[in-house]
Amino acid sequence: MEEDQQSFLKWAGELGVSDSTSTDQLQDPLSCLGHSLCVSHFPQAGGRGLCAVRDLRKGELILRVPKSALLTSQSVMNDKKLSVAVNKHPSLSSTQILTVCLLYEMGKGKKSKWHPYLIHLPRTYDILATFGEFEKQALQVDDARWVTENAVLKAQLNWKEANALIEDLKLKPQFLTFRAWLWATATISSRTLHIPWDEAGCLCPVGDLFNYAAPGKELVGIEDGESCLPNHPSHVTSSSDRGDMAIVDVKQFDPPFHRLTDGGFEETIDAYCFYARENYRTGEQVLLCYGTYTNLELLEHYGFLLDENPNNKVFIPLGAPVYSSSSWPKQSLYIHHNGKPSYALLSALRLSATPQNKRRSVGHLAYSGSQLSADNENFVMKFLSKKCSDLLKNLPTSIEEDIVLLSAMDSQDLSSLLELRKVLSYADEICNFMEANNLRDGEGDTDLEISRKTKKYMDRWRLAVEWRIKYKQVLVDCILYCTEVINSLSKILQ
Ligand SMILES: C[S@@+](CC[C@H](N)C(=O)[O-])C[C@H]1O[C@@H](n2cnc3c(N)ncnc32)[C@H](O)[C@@H]1O
Repeated sequence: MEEDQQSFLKWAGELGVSDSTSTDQLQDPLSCLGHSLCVSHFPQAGGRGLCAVRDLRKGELILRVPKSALLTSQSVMNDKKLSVAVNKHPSLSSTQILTVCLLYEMGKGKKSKWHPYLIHLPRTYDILATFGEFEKQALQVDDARWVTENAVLKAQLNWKEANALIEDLKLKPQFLTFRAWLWATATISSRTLHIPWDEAGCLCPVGDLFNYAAPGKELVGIEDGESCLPNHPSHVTSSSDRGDMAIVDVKQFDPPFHRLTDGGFEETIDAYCFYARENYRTGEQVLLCYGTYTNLELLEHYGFLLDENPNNKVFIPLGAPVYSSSSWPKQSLYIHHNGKPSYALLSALRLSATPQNKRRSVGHLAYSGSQLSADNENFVMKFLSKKCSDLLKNLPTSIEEDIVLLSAMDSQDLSSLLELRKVLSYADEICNFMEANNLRDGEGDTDLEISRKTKKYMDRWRLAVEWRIKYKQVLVDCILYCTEVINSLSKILQ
């Protein structure tokens, strides 16, 4: 184990962090872990993470982090200089304050109580707010570009607003830059856990080493509207406004017999407690569910996406007549990860394909999820299939091309990327990448070395390409779904 990590785990143990199952179990003075968990590396599933050192049972307590170990705005505020300065800026949001607190704590270096924790934080992040113009364009889809642009603008605005406080604190020059602000923003977005007393959440040493697993079947259907009425908000808090590791609306979903959350702050013992969300065998990665996220939301808040994401959704532009044909909210009209239209989307399309003067009489059927007629269903499927194929046609590259591009990126060999420039559809994208990285064009590029900065750039580019592949795959699957329905209807319509 690397020396730094060892001293981090020892430090955490001294603060009372523990993975032992009961309070009277003897703790190793050299590490807070070892009874249930250890730090390990999972290259295909989040990198550094936590691994079971024994078989764990679902629901078992596996980690406790006492309140005094949590880095929160409140816990750093006993620094007089910080608290006086923060109090002079009451208009800042709790997240802006926590971001400043994190930079301030970083500025203290070894004098910070959390120094052993802070030096373990990632140095760079890939959340959407860190995307430049090139990566934004590489997403190809307007909605995703818009979300990216918004994330960047929001980060810039938050920084500008917090600048007066940052200046009051006289932070060292390296903490005054927008780059530093973005780093702190990304740390908070991707690592904070929900706490009841501060909307910004907390940074939780060791507890923030759990990588993510999407919620399983327990939530599927609830969000889809199958149990919701139009205009009734879904019960699930998708945490999409802020990316803390908070999960679902605990009040709704954590009745004593049905624990859907696998972590939470427990007032009775004044500690953050984590429970195994399923049975784990020794050596398996132990995962935490941070919430219900689409791939775009995962990218926005955490800087990664899932290959298999049961909560992925694709929103497509449907046109005003569809949006106004029913009372379904726009955010319920989407295509599922497997290509199936959402319950609300089907219902809205069925209504919009019904003459206006007949909608009232068939409304109850449409809202309850029934087909209205074979002709209506046929029309709806053709309409949806055409929307999807038009969208695919208008994107600059096909899935097949994206997959070739991805494998050229994986080879980490610039010469294979340069080769792809000869294929027309890639030419612009690859030239823009070269330009953005000041990579010179020319013969003999086979020896081009990839610098760390270029590699980082390529990581984000890869994320954008992976995202658009998943997006396109959903559209392709939706066309397949529509075709199947059309084929089965054709027998009835003959
Ligand atoms: C709370 S941290 C988890 C620990 C983190 N791996 C570390 O080394 O500090 C959340 C970050 O881990 C990564 N991550 C978590 N789950 C992941 C997953 N299933 N696949 C890929 N990356 C994941 C993402 O970078 C995310 O922003």
